[in-house]
Amino acid sequence: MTSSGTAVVDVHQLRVRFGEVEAVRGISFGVEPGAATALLGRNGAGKSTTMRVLAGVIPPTEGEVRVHGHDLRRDTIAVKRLTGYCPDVGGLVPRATPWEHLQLAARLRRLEGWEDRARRLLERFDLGAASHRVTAGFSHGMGRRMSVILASFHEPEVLLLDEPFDGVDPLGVEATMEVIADARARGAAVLVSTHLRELAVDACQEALVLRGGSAVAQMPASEMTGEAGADAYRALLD
Ligand SMILES: Nc1ncnc2c1ncn2[C@@H]1O[C@H](COP(=O)(O)OP(=O)(O)OP(=O)(O)O)[C@@H](O)[C@H]1O
Repeated sequence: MTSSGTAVVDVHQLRVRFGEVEAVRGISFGVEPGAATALLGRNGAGKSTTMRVLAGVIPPTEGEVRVHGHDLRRDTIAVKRLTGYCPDVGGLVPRATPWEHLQLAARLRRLEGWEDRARRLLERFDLGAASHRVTAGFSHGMGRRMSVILASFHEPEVLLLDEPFDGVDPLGVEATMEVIADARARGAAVLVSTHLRELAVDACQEALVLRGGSAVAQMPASEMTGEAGADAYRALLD
């Protein structure tokens, strides 16, 4: 998982400071085409901050981030074009419907013939009947599902899903797993931040465990399965 030169996402010695707080303390990793990496760790470990940097929402304080060879600092717009991001909170316009969100995304990204794909995604995530309801009235899980749809709608080269399973029912989990599998099948790089170790293992083949802003382990996700995996994970967090 360390960068090999072929990685779609290539992070080298990333540091992020918010005043006195050092949220990310020099982490390095790469995600190859068709690969999915789980970002794991306790509250405050630095997962969302890492995701926000990759999404171009906040700048790195130090270090280098490359996406398909583009330097994130210099080519933020190019990187954003290649990326789909489901933030851990927010991201939806309360007074807009799912269909209006997708319409706007299609316009901004200049997508042609997007309507069938939009309908299929809404059905897959069981939001077909809610396509024309404003998102202000959505449950937490419905909002999460809509955010995953928006992140994956334009079939990005890099799919960033921050807590996509949080409060989502089994059907939504299954649909999200399909979106991750589809992205991998077309050669995208996927990063999934989650507290849910078992789902991380199902979704990803690599895991990066963060603690206090540092990477404490990088390993095949399969090493985190079952009771032995749970024990190994707990040991990394203690
Ligand atoms: N905008 C900010 N200003 C100040 N401190 C911040 C800011 N964003 C994050 N932090 C701090 O950075 C650290 C890492 O936060 P981050 O949200 O990245 O963790 P996380 O692993 O995603 O946690 P969680 O699992 O709770 O979502 C925390 O100490 C947090 O308080």
